[in-house]
Formats: sequence, structure tokens, C-alpha cells
Amino acid sequence: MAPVLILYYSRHGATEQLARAIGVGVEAGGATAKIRTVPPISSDPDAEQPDDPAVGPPYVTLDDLTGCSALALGSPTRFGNMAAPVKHFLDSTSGLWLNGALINKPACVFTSTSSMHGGQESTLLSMMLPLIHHGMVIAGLPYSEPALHNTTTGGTPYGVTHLAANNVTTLSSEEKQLCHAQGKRLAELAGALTSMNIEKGKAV
Ligand SMILES: Cc1cc2nc3c(=O)[nH]c(=O)nc-3n(C[C@H](O)[C@H](O)[C@H](O)COP(=O)(O)O)c2cc1C
Repeated sequence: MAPVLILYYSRHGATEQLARAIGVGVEAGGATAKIRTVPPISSDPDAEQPDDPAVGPPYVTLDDLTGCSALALGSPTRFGNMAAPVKHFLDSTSGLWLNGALINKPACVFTSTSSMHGGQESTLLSMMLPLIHHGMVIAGLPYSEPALHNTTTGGTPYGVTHLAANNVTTLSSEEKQLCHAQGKRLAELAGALTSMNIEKGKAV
């Protein structure tokens, strides 16, 4: 099966921690986790895309999206919404939309906030919208996951989250459990949907 793409933007490392923990769950679900990031946006409209980061995952390409069996998409919360670099990348995917390249692939979303009620769910919901336009199948987290009931930090049925209170990027035990569950669920859904081989069609 094609790899599960885990794509995120992270300025201070919290969203990256979620991405890596989801990757552990993906591998536990029998798939390969391919972790990628997006470049920051420059205020100079003529700026070239920077070289891949010296440390950490390389920048995503459109081929990474076309070639994945599933997508986990992560962003820090910025004013209750996804960060601009993530939206900027999504806005470059209209060619994939035209070709129906992502139709019927499962996807999940994840985010980090610095405050408990700072907009985790609104960010997650806003990140789902472009993926729904692409025809992806959104996978949240079911309440059969005990950590969803017990968490006093992050974790929502809309997708996994981290509460980075005081800028602490380390995941709580519940956040980690939910990341593993989310990654495993995504990998298993990718396997099931891939083997069903549903006809995809094109957007237009
Ligand atoms: C411009 C900006 C807007 C932000 N907006 C919110 C917000 O609406 N709610 C919130 O709780 N935190 C907000 N934060 C804090 C980040 O979401 C939080 O620090 C997050 O954990 C950063 O993730 P990262 O470590 O992956 O970069 C904001 C940060 C910045 C820089």
C-alpha cells in the first residue's frame, strides 16, 4: 500500500510532536508513515521557495499528495484557524482537484493551541473543508477511545490536539494515546479503502 502522508506546519514544535506520534500509530496500523512539512510564507511575493530544512522532514511536493494512500494534516491554531503556510499549500492543489487525485482517500486533521478554549475545534473544522472539496473521507476519533473521556489536555472527536499551555510541546499521555489511535485508524481505513478499489472519477 502507498504510504500515509503526515503533513504539518509547526513553528515551535508542538504540532510536529503530534505528527510524529500519529506516525507511530500509522506504523502500528501496518502502513508506512511519510512525514513532510510546508515552508513558511515570505512577505516578499517574488521570494523563491527555500531549500529543505537542515533538520527534520523535507518540504512536501504535490506528488507526495498524489501518491499517498491517506493524509493526516496538521497546523498550529492561528486566531481559531489554520496557519497561513498550510492554507497557502492547499491553495496550490487545484490541479489535483481537477484530476480527482485525492477522491476517496481517508484524511484526518490535527492542531495545537496555547489555550484550552483557544479554537481547537474551529481550526480542525476549517482544515476539513478543503479536504472535503477534494473528495477525501474524513476520519475523526470515536468515543470508544477511553482517552477522549479522560483527557484534561488535548484530544477531540474532530481530531487529535495538543494543549501547549506555557509553550510546553511535550504531549500528555492522553494526547499520545489519541495520536496513536488516530494514526492506526487512518492506516486501517487506507488499507480498507485501497482494497475496495472504488471508482474515482474526476472533479470536472
Ligand atoms: C499569530 C498566532 C495566532 C495564534 N492564535 C491562537 C489561537 O487562536 N488560540 C490559541 O489557543 N493559540 C493561538 N496561538 C498559539 C499557537 O497556536 C500555539 O502556540 C501552538 O501550540 C503553536 O504550535 P507549534 O508549536 O506547532 O508552532 C497563536 C499563535 C500565533 C503566532
